Amino acid sequence: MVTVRAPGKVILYGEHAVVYGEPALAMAINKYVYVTARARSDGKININARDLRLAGISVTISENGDIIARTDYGAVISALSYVKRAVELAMGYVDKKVGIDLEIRSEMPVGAGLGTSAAVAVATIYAYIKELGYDIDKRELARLAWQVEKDVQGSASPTDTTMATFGGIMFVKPEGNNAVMEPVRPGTNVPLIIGYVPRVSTTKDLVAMVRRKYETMRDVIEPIIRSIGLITRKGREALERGDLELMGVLMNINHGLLDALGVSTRQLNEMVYAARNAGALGSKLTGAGGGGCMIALSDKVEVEKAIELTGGSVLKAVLDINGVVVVSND
Ligand SMILES: Nc1ncnc2c1ncn2[C@@H]1O[C@H](COP(=O)(O)OP(=O)(O)O)[C@@H](O)[C@H]1O
Ligand SMILES: C[C@@](O)(CCOP(=O)(O)O)CC(=O)O
Ligand SMILES: [Mg+2]
Repeated sequence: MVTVRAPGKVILYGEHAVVYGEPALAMAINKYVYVTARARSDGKININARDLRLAGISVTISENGDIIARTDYGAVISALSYVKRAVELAMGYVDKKVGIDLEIRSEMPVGAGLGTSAAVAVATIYAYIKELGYDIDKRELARLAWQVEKDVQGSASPTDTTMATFGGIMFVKPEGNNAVMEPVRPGTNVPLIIGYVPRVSTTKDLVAMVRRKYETMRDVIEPIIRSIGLITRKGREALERGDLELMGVLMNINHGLLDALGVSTRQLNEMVYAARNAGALGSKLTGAGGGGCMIALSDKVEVEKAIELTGGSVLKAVLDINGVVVVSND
């Protein structure tokens, strides 16, 4: 039995634009998805995804090897699609279809912009491969997990899967089917407060919504996306110099552009403005938006209180430097 964990992340700059080839700057956080894998002799895949609160799921492998997740009503559960695709790709990697019990647990709110889908993909693939006694290079693991996100989301950047695999602070830029992944050495500690409100839409839907705007109004949307890319590059320089003030200003502009793309919400904007008014150097939504999480560049308790006063919850997290790791193997 193997248990692995993979971290979530916050995107400091560049979400959505990174789906269009611009870079993103992201930081892995010390909040984890844990996956425990135990090989089975009967070839069945049994998934216990506690955080999804779905009872009575039966998962079987069909004759052509597809994994089918069904409820008592017979419907395929889309919520399990990341796990399902991750298991398929892990089976492809080891070139064997061995049944498995998987138990998945998240320390983060699911579907809130902290990258649980990527952490689930990375941790599931890694746990499966390790349980069967194989190993995998981290670059290959990140590539397979990115494939999971692309297959489930329709289009996806390599940002979240890179962070869940490697940890740290990274500058990530998709180039076709490859990802440029550059570790960034910060010139200072980055004080972050995370605010959270529940989100209804999925990343898949939000990415598709931006895609529709891009396709119908390319001349309007394209400059916003390029501008976010520029902000990300400047944000990286500011971080390397330790210039927190400039980082904050750039976060604020980045948030305005994300709002312009239509991915912010009233509740997110309230948290973002409350944080700034309480003294944060900058604040923005993080992840796909539509609710979910925001970040404030601050370590002030006043900022935490201000976020809570708008109705948001505060999540405390610091940098994770390890990425995916095996927690126990016996
Ligand atoms: N603990 C979990 N168990 C199973 N699937 C999960 C778990 N956490 C996340 N997922 C999958 O990831 C999806 C959320 O991903 P997404 O909408 O990209 O948001 P985020 O990645 O920001 O959390 C869930 O709907 C589910 O399919
Ligand atoms: C919107 C996007 O840039 C980030 C999505 O992050 P999350 O799934 O909301 O944690 C999509 C992507 O990079 O694939
Ligand atoms: Mg996701």
